[in-house]
Amino acid sequence: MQFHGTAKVNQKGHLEIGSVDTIKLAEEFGTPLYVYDVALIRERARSFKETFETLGVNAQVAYASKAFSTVAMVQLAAEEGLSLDVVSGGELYTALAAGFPAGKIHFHGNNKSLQELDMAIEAGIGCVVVDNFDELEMLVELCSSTGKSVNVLLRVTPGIEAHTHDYILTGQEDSKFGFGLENGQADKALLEAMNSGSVRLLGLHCHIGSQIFETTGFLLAARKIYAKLNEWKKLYGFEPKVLNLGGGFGIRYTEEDNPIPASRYVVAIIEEVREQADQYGMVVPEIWIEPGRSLVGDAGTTLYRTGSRKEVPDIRQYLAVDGGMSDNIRPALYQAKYEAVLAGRVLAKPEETVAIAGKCCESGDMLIWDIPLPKAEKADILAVFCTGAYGYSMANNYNRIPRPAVVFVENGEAKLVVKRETFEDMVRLDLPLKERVKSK
Ligand SMILES: Cc1ncc(COP(=O)(O)O)c(C=O)c1O
Ligand SMILES: N[C@@H](CCCC[NH3+])C(=O)O
Repeated sequence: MQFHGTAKVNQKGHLEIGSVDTIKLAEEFGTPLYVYDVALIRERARSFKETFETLGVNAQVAYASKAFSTVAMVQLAAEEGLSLDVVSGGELYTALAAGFPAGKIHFHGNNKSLQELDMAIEAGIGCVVVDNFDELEMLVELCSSTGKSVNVLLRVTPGIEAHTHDYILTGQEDSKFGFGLENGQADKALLEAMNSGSVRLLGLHCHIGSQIFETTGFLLAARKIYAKLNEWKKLYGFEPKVLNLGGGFGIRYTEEDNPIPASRYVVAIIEEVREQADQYGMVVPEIWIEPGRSLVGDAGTTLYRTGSRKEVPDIRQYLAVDGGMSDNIRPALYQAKYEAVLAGRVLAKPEETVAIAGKCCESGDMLIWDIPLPKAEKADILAVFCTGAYGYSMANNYNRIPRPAVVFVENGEAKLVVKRETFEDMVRLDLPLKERVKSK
């Protein structure tokens, strides 16, 4: 088992993260519990930034907050000098509530509402990544009616199939995102933005997908974009100030995954952009990237308490935990795989193979199929690794299960950053059909 970040086994044989015993965390904060290794997030952020600095490229590393958005996380991103990618009014609100500098926020989304765009312009955000013609029209109208202007990038779809799960592909031509680069849409959008007289066109954006292990797709996207930029330079004298090549850098969930270090994607992208810009006699633009998973994915661990068992004779042993698809929908949605240990007996020898079941009323609510573990007692603590990205952010209240708390650990200290939801929260927004009749 390969641990991530500061995770290690302490003298008691317990899993420790950020020099804090996870068994103690489970006792103090309850389970399920998301635990984040803050030092690892800082290390990842610094590595991206240092790579750009070493390469001497003007850059922005924007944390894709859809991976895990909370006030504390956004503040941590600000502390590390990151920019921020938000994708909805809710994520934008979170960023502003956290005091994140508005000028470093980039606003994404394929169906931004007028209210969301208004909120973004009012806040003075750094840039809107325009996804489609309706949005461009709304923005131009908003700018004219308010007398304000806004920086924009045009999101283009380069027609590339990255090698990843179908549901997290975004660069293929048949996608709900962006202007097609090769079907004339991007050309039309460019002219509309350039001639709008209101929005300030900074450049282009492209995101080909998520959990990608190769640099090939990014390089291909850069080449396709530059071929188009060359046309635009000749036809309209347009050269981008900014090129945003998105996120999507893959991480190691299990031993089946072999990611390259995140810095290698950056080096490869920069080499390609420099070559392309040189070939067409253009200035290398500012390069922006938007990592989400690769900043927070392996920094998150979920602690569960084990519960009931069911044996299907000669077939399988089910071991249920006190969470499931309500706090981690990724196995059900993408057949995602995870590794786990019993946090109180990490070094004990595996004695049985069990299937870790969630507590939701769905047969597909399985967190891990068939993992070898030491014999789990009732109420043992199971730690599932690499749940930091798209775990809490995709959590839900299916079966009216309250969402878990979130704790940040660093240098021996644990800080609660999101409170656990309660049963009262489950009915907080409900309105009665009739006033409650007191039971006798
Ligand atoms: C536009 C955009 N940028 C950035 C990201 C972050 O991706 P990841 O978490 O894989 O780095 C996503 C999600 O795939 C995205 O849609
Ligand atoms: N939610 C996805 C990735 C999101 C992609 C966002 N464009 C995952 O868990 O892998």
